[in-house]
Amino acid sequence: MPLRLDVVTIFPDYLAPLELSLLGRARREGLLEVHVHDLRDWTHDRHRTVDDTPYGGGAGMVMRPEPWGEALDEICSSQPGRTPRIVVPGPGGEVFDQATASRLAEQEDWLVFACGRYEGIDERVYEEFSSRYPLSVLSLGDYVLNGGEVAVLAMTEAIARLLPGMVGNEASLAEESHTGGLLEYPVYTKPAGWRGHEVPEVLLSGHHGRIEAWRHEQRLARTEQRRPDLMERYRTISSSE
Ligand SMILES: COC(=O)c1ccnc(N)c1
Repeated sequence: MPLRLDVVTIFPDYLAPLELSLLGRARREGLLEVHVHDLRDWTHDRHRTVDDTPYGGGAGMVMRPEPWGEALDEICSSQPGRTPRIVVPGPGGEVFDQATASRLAEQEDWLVFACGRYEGIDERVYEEFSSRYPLSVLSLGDYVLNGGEVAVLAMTEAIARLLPGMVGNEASLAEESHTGGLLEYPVYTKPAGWRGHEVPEVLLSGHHGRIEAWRHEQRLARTEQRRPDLMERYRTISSSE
């Protein structure tokens, strides 16, 4: 069964890149299906209003609960016998990392992304739908965007590329950054010499054991240098295995 993604947003055009390249091929090959919905289709006033001023005062606007309620009611019940996980991208969520992408790719076959804008979505939408469906608030990292759409593009790519049949050479997934908790090793291609920079001799040796050992060393060194936090976790996991 293909992974189904529904995305609810007030900027449907933002999700146009989901039609392109890797994801476009995945859709054509039936590995993935993406349905983008305009939240304003669930408004009923002339101005198709989706936001209003915050109770308690403060700057900015809050997304009204009613359009979200109607949209998620309709979308989340649109596949008889199936239950989606609702994903709300937001800076206040659990961190979305490679482990999250792997888990969602393995365990979920239907994700409904709710893209917030403005100062956020009325909290009662989370209360209502987390009582009826699995619901995750997921963050790309500790920074604020203007809306969840960019996060949906990133999460969709990170998840979809892990689906069986998506990436031509699935072995390459095993040696990427964050697979196994380490950053990726440096890569080189022809020419062997370029502007006085030479490809490391070991890679020209054809000795696969030495090449593999060198690559692992490079992953350790690069992780230590750029992400000591990951190195700490890697050591802990390695020592417990
Ligand atoms: C409105 O959404 C965000 O600002 C957002 C979403 C996901 N990750 C973040 N770090 C921010």
